[in-house]
Amino acid sequence: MSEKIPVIDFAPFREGDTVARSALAAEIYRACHEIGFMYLKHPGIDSDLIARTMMHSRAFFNLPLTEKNKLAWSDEPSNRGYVGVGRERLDESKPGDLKEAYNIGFESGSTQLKNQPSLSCNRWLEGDDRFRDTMLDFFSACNETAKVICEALAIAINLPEAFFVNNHNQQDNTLRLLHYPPIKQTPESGQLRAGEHSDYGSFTLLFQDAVGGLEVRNTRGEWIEAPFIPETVLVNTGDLMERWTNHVFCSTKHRVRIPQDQRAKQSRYAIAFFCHPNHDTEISCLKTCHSKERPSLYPPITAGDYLLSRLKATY
Ligand SMILES: O=C(O)CCC(=O)C(=O)O
Ligand SMILES: [Fe+2]
Repeated sequence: MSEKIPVIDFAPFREGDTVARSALAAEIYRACHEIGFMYLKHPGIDSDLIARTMMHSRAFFNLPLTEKNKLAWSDEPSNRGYVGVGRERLDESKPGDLKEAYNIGFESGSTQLKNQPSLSCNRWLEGDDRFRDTMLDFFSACNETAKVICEALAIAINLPEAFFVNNHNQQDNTLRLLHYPPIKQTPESGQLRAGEHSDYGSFTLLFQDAVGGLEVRNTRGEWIEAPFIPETVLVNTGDLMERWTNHVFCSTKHRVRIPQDQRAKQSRYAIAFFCHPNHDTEISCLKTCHSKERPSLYPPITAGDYLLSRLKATY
């Protein structure tokens, strides 16, 4: 595994011809195969929209707990709403994470999503349309970028360009605001801002502030930093993508440490967009990812069942 997470300029893929797109897909292949993490420069998401979403995130987490708890996360199938500090354990063997979060998914309006009864409604702050509109604009911008990443990943492993796009077209994705509050008391033994974990779905887009603390584990078991790099989005391939591609793309463990300096007393903010396959997509080893020498490692499973089982283990 390389020691540094590569920074890849994504503009030639979004704007270029077939030759430019293949060259970029080859770079993306290397990153997803060797480290499972990459920074994409020019991801096609407006920086003002990112800044606006961050601003709304800060205001949201500043609300009194009683207000945030009115939107409390209630169940795994919906996976929407507010999650209080210590509620989630990304590392199941450790104390709860020192973070709070707020999730939204595809806005289904008054109509209910297929396979997901009334549970699948987003939980909004009453009377705050600007918060709602910004979150939905950001969800939609991430979804557009995710589509182009889906094309790159398909080309990278010699599948038809639309393969992943078609298997992600129901927008079963989760947009999550994250706040890691200032550390005021000595944490419990082994407690982190976010425990060691890998992400569950296809891939994640991560936007972080400059406070730092995110680390990625390399193949030698060493933790390397994944710092904030302006004008980029950090992208990592998740467990379902690893399973689908028979480990051609890897899902790498990462965590958010408590800084050892003054920054522990600062809030840290991040936004994650978890891109998931359609709930009813069957995740079985892709035809270009197995051979006699590389037999398939997992039985098929539907994406929805898999994600539900992972969420049940962390709450
Ligand atoms: O806050 C971060 O930088 C990373 C969060 C993360 O890895 C996650 O929520 O899955
Ligand atoms: Fe993660």
